[in-house]
Amino acid sequence: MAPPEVSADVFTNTGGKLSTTLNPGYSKRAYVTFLAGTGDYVKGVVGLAKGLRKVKSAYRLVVAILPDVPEEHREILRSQGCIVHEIEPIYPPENHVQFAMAYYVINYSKLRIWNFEEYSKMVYLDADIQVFENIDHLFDMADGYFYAVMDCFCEKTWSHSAQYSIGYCQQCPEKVTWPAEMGSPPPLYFNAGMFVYEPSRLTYESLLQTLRITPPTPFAEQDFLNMFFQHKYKPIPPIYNLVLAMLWRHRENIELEKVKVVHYCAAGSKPWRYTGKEVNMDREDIKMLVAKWWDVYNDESLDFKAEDPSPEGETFLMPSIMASMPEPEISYIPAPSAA
Ligand SMILES: O=c1ccn([C@@H]2O[C@H](COP(=O)(O)OP(=O)(O)O[C@H]3O[C@H](CO)[C@H](O)[C@H](O)[C@H]3O)[C@@H](O)[C@H]2O)c(=O)[nH]1
Ligand SMILES: O[C@H]1[C@H](O)[C@@H](O)[C@H](O)[C@@H](O)[C@H]1O
Ligand SMILES: [Mn+2]
Repeated sequence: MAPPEVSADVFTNTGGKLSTTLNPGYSKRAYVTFLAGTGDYVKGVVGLAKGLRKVKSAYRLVVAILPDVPEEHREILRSQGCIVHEIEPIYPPENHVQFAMAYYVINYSKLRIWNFEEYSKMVYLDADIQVFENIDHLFDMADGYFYAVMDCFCEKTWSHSAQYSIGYCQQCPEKVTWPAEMGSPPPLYFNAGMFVYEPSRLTYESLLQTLRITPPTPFAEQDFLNMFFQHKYKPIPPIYNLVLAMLWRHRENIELEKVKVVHYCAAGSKPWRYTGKEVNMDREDIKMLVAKWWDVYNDESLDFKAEDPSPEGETFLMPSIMASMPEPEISYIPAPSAA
């Protein structure tokens, strides 16, 4: 059985026109990413900005940055046409949880992007993501849901979990079935490196308030968002966020030539740190995807030029250019209520 996916009917045909008519001036759209620290993730953001330009996205890239991002890096981002937006850090309540990666603690700060109310809809992308095909049509999906791609539980980062301990993964729920004595199977779980959401002050306040009474867990804000949006979550196909481990864990679920968005999240796969030495990193598909990232990053013709027509005009009132093009072919089965 293929993993549950949302059906194509979530791609409404209004192209944003409906909400525009009802709500003039409030249909501004943008991509958003997150940047913290003085390290090399800034390269990821530059790569992403260039990637979005290459696929002719109609929308700008906002970068939510923590105060510790040096001015020099902010300048690089502005010179690449990004909108730099400083946010205050958010800390989880005190707790002694061991995060899957120690630095995940800073990712709670991502919750600030719900406060970006000048935008009606945004697509969040991690800095270690690259967009190889235009995905502007994601903005046209029906409002009121949280869209993201289902994660995989098979990598060692999941070793703290009940899923991992019994070898259960929602990507192939029939291989190791969830034992009845463990209760009902866990709800569908998304990877929080890419999602489509609607900024809203109400939601933002509720997120912060809920966080205050929610103990941190190994996947930090990813676990938290999964809990918070459990009933609003709609899975979208893995082509919108290829978590690299899918290539060696669930190859049968992936049509690599159709993948639009690649998430370099597997250990050792960040292109700007890639050595090829870590486990699975010498695979041909990984080498090819890392090389593709570098092609975009090194392509000077993709650098932002001030004289370029800014896509910003498009972010107001206009449906994406994709709205007038044929719908992408998506033939996935509707998600059942549980895995
Ligand atoms: O030093 C850092 C570390 C992280 N980041 C930002 O934080 C994002 C998340 O970090 P990773 O991409 O390294 O994390 P993973 O992809 O392994 O983690 C996944 O789980 C995390 C749990 O906190 C988050 O939910 C994240 O979005 C999700 O993709 C980065 O892309 C980047 O945007 C920085 O800016 N600087
Ligand atoms: O978000 C995390 C992270 O991206 C890890 O690298 C990956 O192994 C996980 O499955 C995931 O949940
Ligand atoms: Mn990531």
